[in-house]
Amino acid sequence: MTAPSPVNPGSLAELREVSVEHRAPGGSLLNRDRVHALTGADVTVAPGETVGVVGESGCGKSTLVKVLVGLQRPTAGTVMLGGRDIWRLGTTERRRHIGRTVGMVFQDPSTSLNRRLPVERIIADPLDVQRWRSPRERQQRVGELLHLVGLPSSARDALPTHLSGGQRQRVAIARALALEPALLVADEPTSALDVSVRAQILNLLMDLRERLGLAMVFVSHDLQTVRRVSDRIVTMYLGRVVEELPVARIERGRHPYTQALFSATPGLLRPMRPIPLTGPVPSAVRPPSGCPFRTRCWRATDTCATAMPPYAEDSADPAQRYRCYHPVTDYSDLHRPAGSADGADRSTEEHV
Ligand SMILES: Nc1ncnc2c1ncn2[C@@H]1O[C@H](COP(=O)(O)OP(=O)(O)OP(=O)(O)O)[C@@H](O)[C@H]1O
Repeated sequence: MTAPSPVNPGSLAELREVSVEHRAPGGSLLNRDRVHALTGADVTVAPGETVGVVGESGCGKSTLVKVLVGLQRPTAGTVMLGGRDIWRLGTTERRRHIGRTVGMVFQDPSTSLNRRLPVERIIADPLDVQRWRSPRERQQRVGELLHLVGLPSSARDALPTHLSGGQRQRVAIARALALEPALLVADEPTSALDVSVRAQILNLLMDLRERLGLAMVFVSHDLQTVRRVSDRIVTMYLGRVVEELPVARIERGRHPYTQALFSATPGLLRPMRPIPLTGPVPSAVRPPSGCPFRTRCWRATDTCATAMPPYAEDSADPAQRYRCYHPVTDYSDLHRPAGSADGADRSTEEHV
């Protein structure tokens, strides 16, 4: 029943037992409080697959992706990219290897792009830093990338401030793809954009994924979008990965938190009572012992306080793994009959 920490020689990216702790805000050398931003995370990304990362605000999604792209050094654990343990490489080689393996698109292109540089310089930056081929070939590559993301070649000389939000995000995507990485990590890539252009940027990402055979890690609060784009979904709660499941298993989340999260999105699952969660989200400085979700879980028992549950593989599909002593297996109580009003008017209760 218990699945060991994954070891996948063919994976493109892999976190093994990765933790990130920060000094707590307002903390000092004497105050040793730590924020447990990420704890014991095991995540793998196979070539060509899209992994969606979901969970409520502050659960560690951004920390996880920063670790994946080498922007955050973990406090513990191993980060494998393209088969290499990146924190065992020297600084120069690590930067070179990361740059050629993974590209990152941030949430807000207004802040992620240097507003004083013209588009050409922004896109060429990773090529220049890595001394990719000749200066002439780099120039040509910028032209190819502009075309790839649907920008006119006249955009070369524009400053980011002269572009719309959608155009800026296209520039950010071009920069992320400059060195032809096999993996693109996108942290809420559309949420800072006007609603009218979100679909265009999402479609562009999906199109590029198909054309370039990219693997993707996609972080979003928008579960409908995550469902649409992902092959697999990773659910996080208070710094822990609590479940990962193929998107085809979305109706059969085993972890109670997965169920609560999914049930809070109208139309994501077939008709279902939203599962009300009581109590506040615990502090990431002092997470509960055992399963971090136990203080808000309707299925928790004393066992849940003893230790973090080990991974369990689902008997119906071993690609679904969860960390729960009392997984959901009977859905009859959760799903209300289609057309029934039961549960439809519970909007005043606290939901995820
Ligand atoms: N540099 C830091 N110093 C202290 N605490 C931090 C730091 N960075 C993140 N945290 C804390 O770590 C936890 C995880 O943060 P993270 O940004 O990864 O969450 P998130 O799921 O991406 O949130 P959101 O959806 O709001 O972006 C939070 O409690 C956050 O306050």
